[in-house]
Amino acid sequence: MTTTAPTSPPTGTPVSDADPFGPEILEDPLPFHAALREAGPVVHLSRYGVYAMGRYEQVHAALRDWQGFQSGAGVGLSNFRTEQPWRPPSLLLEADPPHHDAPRRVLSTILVPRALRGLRERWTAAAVDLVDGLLARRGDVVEFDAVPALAEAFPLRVFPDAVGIPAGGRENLLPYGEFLFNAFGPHNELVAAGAPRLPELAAWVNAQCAREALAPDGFGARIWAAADRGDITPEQAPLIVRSLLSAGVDTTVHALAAALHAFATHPEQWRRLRARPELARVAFDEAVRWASPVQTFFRTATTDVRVADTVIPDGEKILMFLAAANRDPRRWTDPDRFDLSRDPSGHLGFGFGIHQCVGQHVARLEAECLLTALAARVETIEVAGPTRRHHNNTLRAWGSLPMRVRLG
Ligand code: HEM
Ligand SMILES: O=C(O)c1ccc(-n2ccnc2)cc1
Repeated sequence: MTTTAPTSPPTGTPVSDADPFGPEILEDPLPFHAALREAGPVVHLSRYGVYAMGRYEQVHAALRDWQGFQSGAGVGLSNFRTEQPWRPPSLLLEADPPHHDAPRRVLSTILVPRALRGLRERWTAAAVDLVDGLLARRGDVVEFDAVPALAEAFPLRVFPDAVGIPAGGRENLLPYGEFLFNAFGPHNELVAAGAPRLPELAAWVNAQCAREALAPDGFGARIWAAADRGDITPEQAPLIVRSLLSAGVDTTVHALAAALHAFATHPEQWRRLRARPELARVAFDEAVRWASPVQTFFRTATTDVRVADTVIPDGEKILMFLAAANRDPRRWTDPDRFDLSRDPSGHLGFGFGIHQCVGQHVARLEAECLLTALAARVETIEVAGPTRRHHNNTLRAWGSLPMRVRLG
């Protein structure tokens, strides 16, 4: 009996020949994710010469096994063993223990939920102010594009202040992150499009990481205080501030947009949130599972490592599809349903293991504040026109989300 290799409809390309960073799959990755899961525990993608995983079991195991699957050779397609990184590597994301340990400990302490307690009141007020400003004096039915009006506006209103960077130049944050997340993929046209502005963006970001640029009470100052205590070195401090500026905006912007789109296309779930606003946090995690704003990350094999029937040779790149794992029917009941009654814990949208997102509590607090402020004012939320995707090699993003809300 001849078995035909699973293909990624509609193009009909065999999974092993697909381009997961091409416009077709970036526009709608779900058919490719399904075909990848069906093709087996590990699939060699010939276009990039990497080993891809789409099932929850293998992605979870690779994230957990930091010794066998290292981050220190880069978490993008580029292999730092043979290629120059485009910037000095991250001391967290692109580092393995023991070098990873102290920077991680410093950021964990600064970003742990109890350390964010002091921000809840300020961020709640900022969310209410943003929502009120958007809805005021515009009648009972209001239309707007949720991407600029809410998903971008809210993180940019609260996060740079929390880090403590100066007011000027903050418009550089989104394009810098856009380039960064594209640069984890192949050097395709998305990377090429961002390259011309990179020198100025990188120079601005680096300048914000200097001790003297940072307000005395923000995350940045606390990183420098850790250097003063000797928990990290003064050379490491600016790079750890850079991590916050690299990671902290584009991720939450696109995660909030994903959550708003989820609610606008599932009115019954919006009604549940209105009835029980305390569901905001679990709703955000369900949106992160369902949409996976961070779609993929790479690892590099540190030995010849066996995964199911495949031996991945030392030095080879492994592409983990977090988004495919988050909708794996082997792990989730009715995985394609956005459902607030589900327990989304264990989703891989924030990763897993020693590199699991250290900013997840910041993201959750932002989402809780914004969704709660909206749920208090908005009775119904729906898509009001053609939506447009924004393509990025790593991020699942909306370019435009025309929204109609009815106040109540
Ligand atoms: C919803 C928004 C976010 C998502 C979906 C997300 C996702 C992720 C994922 C999947 C990882 C694991 C990377 C890996 O295993 O290689 C990660 C790590 C990380 N995230 Fe996030 N992230 C988000 C927001 C943030 C924010 C707001 C910050 C900073 C305030 C942040 C800072 C970091 C850092 C520093 C790491 C590296 C941790 C380490 O390597 O030890 N992230 N994130
Ligand atoms: O250290 C860095 O530059 C850096 C660290 C983390 C991320 N990231 C990815 C998803 N959440 C955060 C991006 C960049």
